[in-house]
Amino acid sequence: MEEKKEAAATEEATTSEWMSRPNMVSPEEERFRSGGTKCRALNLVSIQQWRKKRRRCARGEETTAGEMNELVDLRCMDGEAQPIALLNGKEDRYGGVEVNLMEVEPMTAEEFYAKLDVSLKAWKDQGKKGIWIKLPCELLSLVDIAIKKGFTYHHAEKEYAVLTSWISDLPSTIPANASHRIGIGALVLNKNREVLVVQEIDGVFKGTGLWKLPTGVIQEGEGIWAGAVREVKEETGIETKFVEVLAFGESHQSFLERKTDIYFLCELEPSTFEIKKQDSEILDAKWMPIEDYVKQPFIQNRENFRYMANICLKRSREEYLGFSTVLTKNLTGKESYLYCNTADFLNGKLDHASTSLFTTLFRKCFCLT
Ligand SMILES: NC(=O)C1=CN([C@@H]2O[C@H](COP(=O)(O)OP(=O)(O)OC[C@H]3O[C@@H](n4cnc5c(N)ncnc54)[C@H](O)[C@@H]3O)[C@@H](O)[C@H]2O)C=CC1
Repeated sequence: MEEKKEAAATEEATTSEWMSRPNMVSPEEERFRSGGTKCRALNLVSIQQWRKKRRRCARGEETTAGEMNELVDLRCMDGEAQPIALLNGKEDRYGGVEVNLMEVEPMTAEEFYAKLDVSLKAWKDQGKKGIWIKLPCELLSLVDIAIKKGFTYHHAEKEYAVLTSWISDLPSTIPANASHRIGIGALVLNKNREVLVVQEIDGVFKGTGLWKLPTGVIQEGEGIWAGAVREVKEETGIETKFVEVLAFGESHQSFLERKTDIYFLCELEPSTFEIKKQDSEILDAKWMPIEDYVKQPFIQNRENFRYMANICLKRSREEYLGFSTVLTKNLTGKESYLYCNTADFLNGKLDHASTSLFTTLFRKCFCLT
C-alpha cells in the first residue's frame, strides 16, 4: 500500500523533487524495472550505487553538492553503460551552438540532464561561446534543469521558450531580448482640413472626452506604413494610403515594465470618407476641424501632445515635411524600407540610389506641389 502511494506520488513529482527525496523510486528506475526504459545509459547497478549515495546525502554523511554529476559519472563508470549522446546542436555564426528541441523525441528530465551535462563539457572544450536552447511547451519541465546548469530565460513565444548560457571566459555578447514596441498614431486629413478622430472605449483616455488620433501597435512582420493603414481601417473603416512619417517619439519602461515604446506619427491620405467605427474598441469617431482638434484642453495642457498636434497643424497647412518610404533590400535580400526626407533629394543633398527612389521622389513632388 505504502509502495503504491509512493509510486503514484513519484509520477507527479518533478525530477528535482525526487532527486531531493532519497527513498523515492525515480520514474527512470521504475521504467527500467518494468523493462521499458528508454535511457540505455542506466542500469540497475548504477542506480543502486546512486541511491545509496543519495541516502548518505540525506543522512548528512555526504554533501549533496554535485549530486547530479555523480549520477552522470556513475553511468559512465559502469562497464555496460552506453556513451551519452550530445544534444543535437547547430553551430551559429558567432561561435555558439543552437539546440532546437522542437522536433526531437520527448525526453525525460534525467535524459536531458545527462545529455546537457556532457554537451556543455564538450562545447566548453571546443571553445564554444553562447549556447541557445529552444524548448517547446511540452518540454517546459526541463527549464528547471537548464537553469540549474547555468542557463537563463532569453525570450518566449506562444509555442516555445528560449534559454541561453554563455560558457566562454570572454565577456558575453549574447544580444538582449527584444527591447522595444513600435506603435503608430495616424493623421488622416480630408480636403476640408478636417482630421479623423476617435474616442476609445477602454485605455488611458477613457472618460477624458479627448478626441484623439487613431493609434495602434505594429504587428510582427508588418511595416510601419502598413500597420498605420491597417489600424485606421480597423478602427474607423476609412481606407487610406500612406504618405509620410511626420515625427517619432520614444519613452522608456512604457510597455511590459521594461520595454521602450517608440511611436511613429504618420500622415495618411484618405480614399474613402464614410466612417464605420469598430464597435469593440471605439466609442465614437468623426471628422473634426484640425484647429478644434489642436485646441482641446487635454492636448494644450500636455507638452508632447501639443508638439504632435502642432506638427499636424503645420502639416495641414503644408508647412512641414516628413519622411516617406523608399523600398530597398537589406543584406540578405529581404525587403527593407528606408524612411527619408525626399525634400533633401529635391535639393540635391543626397544621391539618388535606386529606381524606386526616383518613383517615390516623383510621386512626392507631385503630391506636395
Ligand atoms: N493613445 C494615444 O493618443 C497615443 C498613442 N501613442 C502611441 O500609439 C501606440 C499605441 O497606443 P495605444 O493605442 O494607446 O496602445 P495600447 O497599448 O493602449 O493599446 C494597443 C492595443 O492593445 C490593446 N490592449 C493593450 N493592453 C491591453 C490589455 N491589458 N488587455 C487587453 N487589451 C489590451 C488595446 O485595446 C489596443 O487594441 C503606442 O506606441 C503609443 O505610444 C502615442 C501618442 C499618443
